[in-house]
Amino acid sequence: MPRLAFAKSFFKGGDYDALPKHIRKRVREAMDKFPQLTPAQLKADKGLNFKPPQQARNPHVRTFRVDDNFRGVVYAPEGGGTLVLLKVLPHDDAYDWARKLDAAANPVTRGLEIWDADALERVTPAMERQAAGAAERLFDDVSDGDLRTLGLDEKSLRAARSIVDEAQLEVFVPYLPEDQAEVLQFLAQGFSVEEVWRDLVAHRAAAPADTGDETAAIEAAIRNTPTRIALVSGAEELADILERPFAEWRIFLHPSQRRVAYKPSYPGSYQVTGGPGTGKSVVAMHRVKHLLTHLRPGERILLTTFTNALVSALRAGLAELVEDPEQLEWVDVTTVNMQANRVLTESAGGSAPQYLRDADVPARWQAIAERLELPWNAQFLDQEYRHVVLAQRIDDLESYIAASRHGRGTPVPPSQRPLLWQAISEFTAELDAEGVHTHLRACDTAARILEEQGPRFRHIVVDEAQDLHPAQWRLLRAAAPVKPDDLFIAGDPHQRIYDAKVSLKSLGINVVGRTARLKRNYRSTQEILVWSRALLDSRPVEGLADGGVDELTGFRSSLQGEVPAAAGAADQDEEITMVVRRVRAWVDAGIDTADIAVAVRFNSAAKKVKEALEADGIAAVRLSSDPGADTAGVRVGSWYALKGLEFRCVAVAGVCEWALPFAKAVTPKEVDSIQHATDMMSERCLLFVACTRARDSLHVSWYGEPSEFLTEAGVA
Ligand SMILES: Nc1ncnc2c1ncn2[C@@H]1O[C@H](COP(=O)(O)OP(=O)(O)OP(=O)(O)O)[C@@H](O)[C@H]1O
Repeated sequence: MPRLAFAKSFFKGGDYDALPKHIRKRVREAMDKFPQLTPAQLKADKGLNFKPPQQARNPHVRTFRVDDNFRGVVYAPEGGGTLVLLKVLPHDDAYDWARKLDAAANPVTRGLEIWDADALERVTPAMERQAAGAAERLFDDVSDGDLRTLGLDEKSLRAARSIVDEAQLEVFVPYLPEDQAEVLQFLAQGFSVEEVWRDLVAHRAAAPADTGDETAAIEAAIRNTPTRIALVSGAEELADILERPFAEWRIFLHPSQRRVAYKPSYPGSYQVTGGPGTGKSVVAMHRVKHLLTHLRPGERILLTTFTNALVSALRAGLAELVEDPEQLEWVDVTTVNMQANRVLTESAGGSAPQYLRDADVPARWQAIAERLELPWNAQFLDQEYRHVVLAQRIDDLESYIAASRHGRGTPVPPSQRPLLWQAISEFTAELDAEGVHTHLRACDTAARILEEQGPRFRHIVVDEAQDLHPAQWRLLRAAAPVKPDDLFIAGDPHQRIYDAKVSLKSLGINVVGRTARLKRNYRSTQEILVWSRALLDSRPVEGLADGGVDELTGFRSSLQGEVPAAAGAADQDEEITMVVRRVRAWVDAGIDTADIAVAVRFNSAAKKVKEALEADGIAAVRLSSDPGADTAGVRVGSWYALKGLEFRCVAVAGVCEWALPFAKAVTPKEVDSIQHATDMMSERCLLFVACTRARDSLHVSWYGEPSEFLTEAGVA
C-alpha cells in the first residue's frame, strides 16, 4: 500500500486553497483511498482512472481523476512505496503539466528534484542567443567544476552559463531542478561556493549504498527532501494538512530558515534579521517548537514581542505548529510589557500595577519644566529620561553627571545636569507618590525584581526585537539564565518605528558571531517590495543592536503581481470614498473581508473609515479590538497597529503632507539634530511597515498634498 506525501508545488501560491470547495473535498476522498489500494488495485480503479499522461517525459508521473473537470498529478515511482501529490489542475492543464515534468534524485544534494523539463529546454536556447553579446554573465566567477560539485547537471549548467543577471535567473528558476535552482540563487546572492555547499548540500543525509536499484534511490531521495516534500504519517495528519489554510510555512522551511530554527543548540544568544516578510516570525515559532523538544520538566519558554496583535498571531501560529497541547502549556506568549506587569503583580501579592497613560506624560514634564523654570521643553525632558536615564538605569545624580549622553544631539554641560536631574527626580517621585508606572519604568522595576529573585524561563524567543527599549531588554535578560540558547532574537531594523537603540552587549546579551540574515520574502509580490523599498530612499539604517548598518541587499520576492496604486483626493471625505470603492472592488473580486486592511495614521480617521465601509454594507472591525481570525470584517487600524501582521490587500490612507512626517512626532532640528534624524527615519519606516503588510495588492492614498516621502520616492 502506498504511503502519501505532498510536494510543496501542491500548496504553492495558495493554489490548493484557491480550488473550489467541492474539488478539495474530492481530493481528500481520493487521498483517503490511495493508501488502501495495492498497486494493482490502484491501476484498475475505474473511479480514480490512475494513468500516465501520453508522451510523458518521466515514467513515474501519473494523473488521476478528481472529478470530470479536474485531475491530480502525482509522482509515483513504479515499485516504490510512496506517492507524492504534486498538483491539482483543470483537466487539460493537468495532462499538459504532467507530460512536461521530469524528476530525479540529485546525486550530489541527494534530494528529489522535480522540474519543468520542457520549458527549460525551450527557454535555454533563447537565453543563450540573448546572452551572446553580453560582456559578463552572472556566474562567470564560478567554475563548471564548482557548479557540478554543488549538484548542477549538464542541462542546468548550460542554462546557468546563459544567465546574465538576477532578473534572468528568476525567469529560469521555475523551470530548473529545484535544488539546482536554489544553489544558483544562493550563489547569485553572493554566497561563496563553500557556504552554499555547507548550507544546501553538506547537511543532507548520507547517500545510500549504491545497490543499482533506482526505486530505492528515489525513495531515499524523497525522504531526504523535507524542505519540499512532506510525508504523511496517517489519516489524521492528512486531514490536518488538507484542512488548514496557508499550511506551507508550517511544513516547508527554506534551508536558510531551517538551519537557523532547528540548529540543535547555540552556545549563547542568537540573532536573526531580515526584511519584511522573510519569515522571522515563522522562524521564531519553529525555534520554540525545537526548544520544546529539549525542555526539562519544570522549565518554561517565553515567546515575546511588542504588540498585542502580534502576540495573538504568534499564539495562533504556535498552536498550529505544535500539535501537543501539553507542550503548548510550557510556553508563555505575551508582550514584554505584559510580562513586566505579571512580575509586578506577583510581587505585589496579586494587585496589578497602575499606569500613567502615555498621552498624559508630556503634561507632567511640562508642569515640571514650568515649576522649575527649566530651559528645556517637555519633549526634551521625556527623551532625556527615556534615552539616557532609563536606558542606562541611572539612579543618582553622581552617575548622571558621569553618564555618556552618546546619541543625544543637544549638549548638556555637567554644570546643568543637577538641574536636569532634579526634574527627573521630581518626575519619578510623583509617580512613586501616586503609585503609578510608565510602561518602561515598570519593565525596569520588574527587571530589578527578577535580578534578585532569579530567572523564570529557560529560553526566551523575541520577535520584532527592533523596537525594544534597553529597560525591556534588561527584563528579558533577567528573565532567563545566561546559558546556551538563552535568547533567540528576531527583528528588522528597517521596521524600527519606536525609536529604540540598544547595545545588547552592554546589557549582557552577546550575539557576536551568532547572527543570520534572511533574504527571501514570502509575503509580498516583488512589485510591492520594490515600490515600498523606494520609500526608504536607499537610506542605511542602524543595525538591530550594537550599532553598525543594516541593508536590504539581496532582499527579494519570487511572487509577481500588480504594481501598487497611489492616488490623491481633494479632501478627506473624497479620499475615504475612494478607499471604500477600492475595498468594494477587492470584496467583489472574492477577497475575504478579514484579508483586507485599511490603515490610517489617526484614530479619528479610522473611525470615519469604519463608518464609511459599514455604510457601504462592508463589515469592518477595529484592529485594536483584537479580532480573532474567525471574525469577519475589514481590519481598520492605525499604521502602528499593522506592525507584524499581514493581509492580502492593504489600503494605506491619509499619507498627507501634514501627517507624514507628523510634526508632533519629530523633534525639531534645533532642539536635537540627532534625534530629529532618528525621528524622521522612524516616520519613513512607519510608512514602509504599513506598505509591506500587503501580500497581493497595495493602495496608497492621501488628500491635499502628498507626504514628501511619496514625492521623493517618485510615486506621487
Ligand atoms: N518557508 C516558507 N514557506 C512558505 N511561506 C512562508 C515561509 N516562511 C514564511 N512564510 C510566509 O511568509 C509570510 C511572512 O512571514 P513572517 O510574518 O514570519 O515574516 P516576518 O519576517 O516576521 O515579517 P515582518 O518582519 O514583515 O513582520 C507569512 O505569510 C508566512 O507564512
